[in-house]
Amino acid sequence: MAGRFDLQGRHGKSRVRVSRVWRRPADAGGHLFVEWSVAVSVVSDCLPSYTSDDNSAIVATDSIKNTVYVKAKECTEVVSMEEFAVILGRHFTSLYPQVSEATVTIVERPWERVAVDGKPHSHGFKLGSEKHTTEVTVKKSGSLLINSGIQGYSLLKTTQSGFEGFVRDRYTLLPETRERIVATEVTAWWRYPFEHISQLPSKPFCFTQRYQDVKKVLADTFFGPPEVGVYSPSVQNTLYLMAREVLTRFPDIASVQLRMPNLHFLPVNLSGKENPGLVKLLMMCTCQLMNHMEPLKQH
Ligand SMILES: O=c1[nH]c(=O)c2[nH]c(=O)[nH]c2[nH]1
Repeated sequence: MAGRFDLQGRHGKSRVRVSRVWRRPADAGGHLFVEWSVAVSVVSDCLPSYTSDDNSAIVATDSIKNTVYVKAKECTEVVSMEEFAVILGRHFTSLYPQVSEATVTIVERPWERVAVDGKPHSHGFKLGSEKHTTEVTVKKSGSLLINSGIQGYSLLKTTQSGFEGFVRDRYTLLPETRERIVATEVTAWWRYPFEHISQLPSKPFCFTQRYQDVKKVLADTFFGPPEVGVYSPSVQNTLYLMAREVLTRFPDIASVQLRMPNLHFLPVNLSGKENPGLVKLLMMCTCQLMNHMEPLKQH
């Protein structure tokens, strides 16, 4: 007897490198420039291509790549990565009857405007460090999932951190301390509450601005006030306070997930020598927080 299988096909293209410049006059803020690495994957009813030699329903991944370029060119108005991902997702799910769902992932290369003699340059950019990311899933029905995030956000403070009161047993070597360096590389993901295309705000909701806002809240909570800082009893507690602050400040963020490896700087016992050196080790902390608030209503 022939076997029966549930089969779902998904295919797509990743690492499509696209950049876009919007040439505004210098007195209107100067040129805007983005470089994106785009990945598109579609759920597509082209099962005969898996089970036989019939490719008639396949949207070629090469065409998917070209679509990214065409759609970027068509964006004559400035768009955020999230908006661009929605444009692509809607395109694939509406143009092709066999495509029921599209997931678009974008990572932005952090080109930042330079300042010359303290003045923002109209068309000069330099590469920064942390990266803005997004993952958008659009279904044919119009249902939507928008996650955005940050990768590689390295933060360090030289005091106002300690670690005490943890499990002490025969495996414990770490001394307790109220004075240490704390450093981490934050990876954050947050979900926007828009669950259908129709809920997307009509006047452009500035996802790019919200990314900058979240980044600032994460850093401000990590560091505390500039003069005195804020004491951190553990990476776990600081991570929780950072996530909680994001949800408290931004009701349009439904949930947030943080990953913060502890980049240890531990004093080395150089037995008798002065100036203890420092070694770097790695520890991982993660947590996920949900905003238990009603989804945003459209006005
Ligand atoms: O803030 C910390 N949390 C830990 O769980 C931990 N574990 C460790 O060795 N050092 C630290 N520091």
